[in-house]
Amino acid sequence: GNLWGYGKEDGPSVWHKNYPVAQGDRQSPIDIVPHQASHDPSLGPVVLNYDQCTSIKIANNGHSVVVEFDDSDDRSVIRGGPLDNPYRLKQFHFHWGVKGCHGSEHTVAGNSYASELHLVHWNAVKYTTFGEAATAPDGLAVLGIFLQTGDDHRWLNMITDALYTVKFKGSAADFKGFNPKCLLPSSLHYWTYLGSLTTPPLHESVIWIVVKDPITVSEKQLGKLRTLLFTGEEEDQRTRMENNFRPPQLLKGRNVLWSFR
Ligand SMILES: NS(=O)(=O)c1cccc(F)c1
Ligand SMILES: [Zn+2]
Repeated sequence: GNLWGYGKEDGPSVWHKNYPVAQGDRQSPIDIVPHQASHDPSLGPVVLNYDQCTSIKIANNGHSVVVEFDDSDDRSVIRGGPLDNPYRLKQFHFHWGVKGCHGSEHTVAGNSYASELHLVHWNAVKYTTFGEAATAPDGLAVLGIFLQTGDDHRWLNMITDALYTVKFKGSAADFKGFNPKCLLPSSLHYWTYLGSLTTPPLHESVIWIVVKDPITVSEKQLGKLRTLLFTGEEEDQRTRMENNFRPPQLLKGRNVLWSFR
């Protein structure tokens, strides 16, 4: 049985029963209200060194589709911006809805996007393992990228063309040589705030860096994400993977900073 999900019985509204931190003071995602954010001139640009980055595999973990990276050294890191150390790329995954206009986790002035890409990094300077970093207040840095619908995204096809290999929960396949830099918008202007994992265990360990400009993907490409299943091959109940997003949480006095002029 699954511990949690996105359905009526096991979805975000009941996660607090098994994960009380769901009602904590730095939960994610949030609604970003641009006019209430503060500009911090000391916030420099985020710098991504993904050149030598090596993806290893693509997997269906029953909640999303995840591309995992070799994080045994500092080849692929994010630095700068609000970060005091370089953070190592561990994996990226997506959240999406059931049709066009809903599916992102963060919202901007109450508006959702069709999907949201999360590039997950961990502080290997201060911590020894991802697991240890994932429970530390400055352990993780997640770069959030919004996806809007429009024309086909040339590079997203590399991912959507591989989804048939990971249709069922628990399936995985080789996925080498993919550099996620090709999934980023041209401008990396961002908002940043202190938050949490957006899925259980909801640890309050994430420095969020949410990029302002979306990338454009086609409805067809998003539709391929929705051919994935929450359920495993052995289960008789086939449930489409869709609406795997948590709604915005209370800000509880936090400050959202922005980097761009
Ligand atoms: N959705 S998320 O906050 O990026 C996230 C959830 C769980 C684990 C993880 F590494 C990242
Ligand atoms: Zn995520």
